[in-house]
Amino acid sequence: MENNGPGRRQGLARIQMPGHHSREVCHDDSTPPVRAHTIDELHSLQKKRSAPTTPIRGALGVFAYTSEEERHQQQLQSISASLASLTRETGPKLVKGDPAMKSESPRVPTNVGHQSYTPSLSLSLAVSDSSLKFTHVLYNLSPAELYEQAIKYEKGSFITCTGALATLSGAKTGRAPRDKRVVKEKTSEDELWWGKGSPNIEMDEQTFLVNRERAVDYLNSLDKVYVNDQFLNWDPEYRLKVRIVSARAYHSLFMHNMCIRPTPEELESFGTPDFTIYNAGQFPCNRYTHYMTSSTSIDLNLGRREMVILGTQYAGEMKKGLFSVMHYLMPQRHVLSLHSGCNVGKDGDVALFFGLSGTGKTTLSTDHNRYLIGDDEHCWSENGVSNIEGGCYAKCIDLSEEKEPDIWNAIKFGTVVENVVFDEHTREVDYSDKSVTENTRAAYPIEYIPNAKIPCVGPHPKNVILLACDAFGVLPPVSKLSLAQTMYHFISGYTALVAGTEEGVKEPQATFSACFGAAFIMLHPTKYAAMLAEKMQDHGATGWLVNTGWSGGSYGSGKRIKLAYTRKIIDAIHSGTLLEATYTKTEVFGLEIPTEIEGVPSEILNPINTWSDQDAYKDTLLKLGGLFKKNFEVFLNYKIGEDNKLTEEILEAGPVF
Ligand SMILES: Nc1ncnc2c1ncn2[C@@H]1O[C@H](COP(=O)(O)OP(=O)(O)OP(=O)(O)O)[C@@H](O)[C@H]1O
Ligand SMILES: O=C([O-])CC(=O)C(=O)O
Ligand SMILES: [Ca+2]
Ligand SMILES: [Mn+2]
Repeated sequence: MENNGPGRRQGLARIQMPGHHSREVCHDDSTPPVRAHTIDELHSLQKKRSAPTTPIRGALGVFAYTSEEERHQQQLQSISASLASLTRETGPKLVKGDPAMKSESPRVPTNVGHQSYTPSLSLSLAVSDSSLKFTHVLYNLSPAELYEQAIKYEKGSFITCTGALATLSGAKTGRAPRDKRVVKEKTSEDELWWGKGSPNIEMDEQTFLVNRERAVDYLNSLDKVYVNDQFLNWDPEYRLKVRIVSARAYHSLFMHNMCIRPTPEELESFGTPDFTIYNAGQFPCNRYTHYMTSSTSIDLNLGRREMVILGTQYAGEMKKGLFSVMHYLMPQRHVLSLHSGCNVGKDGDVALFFGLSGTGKTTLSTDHNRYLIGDDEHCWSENGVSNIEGGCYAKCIDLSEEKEPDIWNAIKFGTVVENVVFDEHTREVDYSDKSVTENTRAAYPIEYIPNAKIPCVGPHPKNVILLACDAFGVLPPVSKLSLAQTMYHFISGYTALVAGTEEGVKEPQATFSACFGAAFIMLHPTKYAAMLAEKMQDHGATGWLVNTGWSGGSYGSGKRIKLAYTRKIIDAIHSGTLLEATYTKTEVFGLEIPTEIEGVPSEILNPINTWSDQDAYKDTLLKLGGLFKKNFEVFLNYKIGEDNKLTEEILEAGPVF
């Protein structure tokens, strides 16, 4: 009569035979019934509430709960204030959580606007439709939650076979420097670099407010917005609190990866951000607005500590927008901000890798034999170096496991891959496919690189490596630089821009970009150069110029230098053996080039040997020298630092012919 067999598991109440203990008869392996009365209840069991991010203080749990609620309220109040419409002088009414999951998280909508909300309509004539609705805030969601959001709501979101989130950035697949505007306002205008050569195209305060209102109204009109509260700069002394308000899970996950992720405790005491981004990238700017030349506008207001993005969904705008902010704020505190990668050897020798987009900062700073401090944005202060970011943004075009294993392996769950093409069934990414863009990218948290140095800080640099991707094929694969030469090349910021990262550039083309990042600097280039010279001098750093571009001829006839050779060159710099090598001097640029490097064919070290047509080489060399000279003309009247002697030396450190 007893049924203790496998078919009898749950549901029916067990019949107890009087005076009979079932366990004496047979072992009972049935599991206890599910603690739910309905399917909904069952599903509600699936997700357990996160541990409160507010540490419980004292013994009274009740008070702890209240303070958690209070904290949520404060958070929403702060976000509402961030999103306040300037014309209506109110912030939106906000609710936490996903509007699609209302039943799951029974958090009561709370009015958190500046003014207290009265449900009675008759009270207020000023009420508009927008003040009647609630906007849901998805605050610092986890990658898993952001994946679900992206896949559910954002067309073009897919999971690749390695677990990364593939997304599309829309019509723009690179930054739009021509659409960047900087507000001319009293707190910063005297210090900023304006005019010819400067990336800072001015905008007035009023126009900024028009665009800000446009972005804020757009964001407030949505059912939900994503809010990230995060940090910049791993050096706690110079840390910045940033808030990013955006409309896409893609943007939120990108910034989650790229900025420094706060711990729950840090988030609890986050308070008011130092800088806020309003990313309404899906929504265009109004072309009738003064100063607008397209439907894209990226507007920086240093006085208000705000940035507005309209008309571009390319996520790199946020990352580089914040970098511009650092280029303003850090020098004020005597800290040098750098568009460079950075790694450190086992013996603590730090190297900086400067270079324009696509020259190899990420590729070469990600080195299996060294600890990665960061791949793109750093600060150099009296404390040493620190990474500004919490993640890396690697180019993926032609990515291979063999050549770049660490980057390859970082493309896994949590990583955002932008604009890549994949097999519709296997979801395997084809990294050689340029159908969407050449500028395909992966954004991953820095700890996805196994030998990342966390916290991402290090001592003062020993080597300063300037990377140039020379499409002319006349710069040597490596040269040792004097301090004056280092400054000359730093101010010149030469490369042959590799296609893609900036809108509209499809072929390599010679470019000069001061400080290897003119698009991001805010002050005159000589200010940064003077700081770099002083720091290199103080700490005895050696400068190097490494050509990661062409050899054996220009773009079209020559070939790009093998990554394996460049890596050997970099190894020799790190180890110190290159410092000891024998050198000869080149014509025109007067560069010191080594005669031998282990693992690199000696004949490629002097580019003259690699060209079959010697006349063509000479012509090309002179042509490039001419371009350098012409570019440097605008700097001839500037003094670099306090040191007249150094200024003169720098002016003489360019090509001579
Ligand atoms: N000899 C070489 N040295 C360095 N990189 C090379 C070399 N040959 C080819 N490459 C390729 O060039 C690209 C360098 O891109 P990388 O992501 O390192 O640029 P980046 O300097 O970090 O630019 P960005 O600031 O835009 O991120 C990679 O795709 C890399 O595989
Ligand atoms: O900003 C971007 O889009 C990519 C990048 O790192 C650069 O261009 O320097
Ligand atoms: Ca990079
Ligand atoms: Mn960069």
